[in-house]
Amino acid sequence: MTIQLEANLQNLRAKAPLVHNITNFVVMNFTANALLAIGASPVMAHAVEEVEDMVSIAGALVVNIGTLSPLWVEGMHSAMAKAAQTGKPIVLDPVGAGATPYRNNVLTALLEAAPPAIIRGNGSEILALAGASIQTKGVDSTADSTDSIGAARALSERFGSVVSVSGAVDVIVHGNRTAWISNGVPLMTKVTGMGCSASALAGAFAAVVTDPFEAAVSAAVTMGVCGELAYRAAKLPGSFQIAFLDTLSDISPAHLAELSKIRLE
Ligand SMILES: Nc1ncnc2c1ncn2[C@@H]1O[C@H](COP(=O)(O)OP(=O)(O)OP(=O)(O)O)[C@@H](O)[C@H]1O
Ligand SMILES: Cc1ncsc1CCO
Ligand SMILES: [Mg+2]
Repeated sequence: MTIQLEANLQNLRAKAPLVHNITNFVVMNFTANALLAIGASPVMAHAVEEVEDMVSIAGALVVNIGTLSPLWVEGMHSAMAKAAQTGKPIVLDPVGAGATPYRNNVLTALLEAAPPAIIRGNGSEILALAGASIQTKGVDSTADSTDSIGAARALSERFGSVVSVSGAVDVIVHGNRTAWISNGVPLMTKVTGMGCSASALAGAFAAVVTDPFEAAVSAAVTMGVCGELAYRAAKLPGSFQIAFLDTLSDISPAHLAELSKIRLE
């Protein structure tokens, strides 16, 4: 099995898929900019009155529960049901899973109603989602991605989803396939919305790549390689955030493939 990183990024840029995001107030702007920079076309829409129509014209749906409230949850359910019905890939970012019972309950209902193609979260979010009794510290991880592999496998088996766990090493599992991606820099944890962007990029790749495992790996590598290149130019969070967007738009497909550090099993 190989991952066609070069072709996948070329394909993404050629098709510029519309990615429908229902995401949180904190990261909306950064996520839209990250999607534009890589070559996708973002739209943020959460009203229950329009999500079905929006997802119908999109290539993928990204649902992120970062700042949820009941009306938004209604929109998430409608959008996910329509995506499932029309065969659009869904990416779910379980932001803050394990922090409060409300988040856990909403996530359980969403997962059961419409299983996502890709679930992308940090270590403690994935542990919590799989039912471990773990207290997530707000939206930040309290667990290593590599300690969450068992939880990721259990979730993948239960919902049939690719599970992508971010951290110093990103671990991506689907059935008996596993990818370890060791790109990225620690400064990425000091800019809010890096994980949310990782999920949004997974949506952009899933819109143009048939295999969701391949899409999730391509997104994680893109995040990590662009993080490393941005860090060459900027070593503090504010300037790094901007350098990261610049790098997403500047990275060539060949350079992405060349700098990738993937181990596949
Ligand atoms: N210690 C690290 N070293 C290198 N890269 C890292 C490290 N920690 C996280 N990353 C990278 O940072 C990105 C975001 O991952 P992270 O686990 O911080 O997401 P998150 O907690 O969901 O973020 P947020 O909720 O703030 O958006 C991923 O691309 C991941 O590979
Ligand atoms: C800080 C924060 N709080 C809710 S969502 C969010 C963005 C990172 O996930
Ligand atoms: Mg997150």
